[in-house]
Amino acid sequence: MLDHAIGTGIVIAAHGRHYLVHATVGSESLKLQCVTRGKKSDVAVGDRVNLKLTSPNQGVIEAIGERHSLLYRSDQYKSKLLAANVTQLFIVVATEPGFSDDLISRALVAAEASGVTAHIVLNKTDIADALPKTRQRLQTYASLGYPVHEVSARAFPEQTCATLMPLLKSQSTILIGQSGMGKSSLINLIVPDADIATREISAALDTGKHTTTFTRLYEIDADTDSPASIIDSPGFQEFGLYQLSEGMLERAFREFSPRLGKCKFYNCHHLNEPNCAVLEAVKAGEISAMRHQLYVQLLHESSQKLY
Ligand SMILES: Nc1nc2c(ncn2[C@@H]2O[C@H](COP(=O)(O)OP(=O)(O)OP(=O)(O)O)[C@@H](O)[C@H]2O)c(=O)[nH]1
Ligand SMILES: [Zn+2]
Repeated sequence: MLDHAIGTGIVIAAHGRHYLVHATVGSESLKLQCVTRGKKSDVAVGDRVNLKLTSPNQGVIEAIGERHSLLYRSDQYKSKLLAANVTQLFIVVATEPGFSDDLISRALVAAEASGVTAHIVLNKTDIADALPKTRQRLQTYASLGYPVHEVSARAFPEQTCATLMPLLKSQSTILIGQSGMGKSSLINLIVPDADIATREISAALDTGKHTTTFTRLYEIDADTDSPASIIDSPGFQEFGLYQLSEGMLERAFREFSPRLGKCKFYNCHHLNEPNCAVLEAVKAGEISAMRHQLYVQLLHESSQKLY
């Protein structure tokens, strides 16, 4: 049929160097298994691509469209693309089990560095015993201006949808969270046929049992004038940000910004310099010591980068 026809599409899943692309070829809408030319593997979920059909359900990605944003994480040796073109990042936490402040702040830093808006979603508010303590812990982020939305996927599904749906409208949102926070429960509420879509993707990319280890994009309200998308990324423990330079780091901690340029040394690292405006704010309790410690850690990591 459309052999060698040219089309455009959006990458909806990535597994190794295999991608599933929701493509438009002529007037047809198709899901295509795609590869890139050569050894390139710099395609991310959310990328808009140009492609060429090689069989009725397969294609080759020819070009990646300009990206409005790119989220990635990295360790000492390499970086890993998380998603392209997202407009906002939702960090899912819960009253129980406990969440990691380190992971929240790393996600916030990644969002700031890519120009993506960040929100926190507090799930499982029905676990009333743990709620006051959790709210208090999240106050650190709320006071920095990050919105915190309280929901309960299991106990109050309708209210949860009523809270989240307006926020998702016309946006491309990536959900990240540690295992057990209820991210899958939230996705299933927002995208009622998520399970079917996941099985389809799994079959197409032949991921076998590893259904939860790949990032995938769900299109919502696709046929309306305000299409949106939700990206589910697999839970991860590590969120390395070795790629961020010192300048990017100090700007990614938004509470540092009123102090930048006010240190004694113009090239202050805010580590242990005298008359450092950032350190003085930490001492005065205006910047949380926990956040400053993470800044120190991230600065250390970025100096270890080997690639
Ligand atoms: N009490 C309560 N439990 C919830 C709520 N939402 C999800 N859970 C439960 O929390 C557990 C984890 O939920 P999942 O949706 O599987 O969490 P996840 O974050 O996707 O975790 P992984 O699948 O491990 O990545 C399940 O037992 C859910 O039933 C909630 O609002 N309240
Ligand atoms: Zn300083």
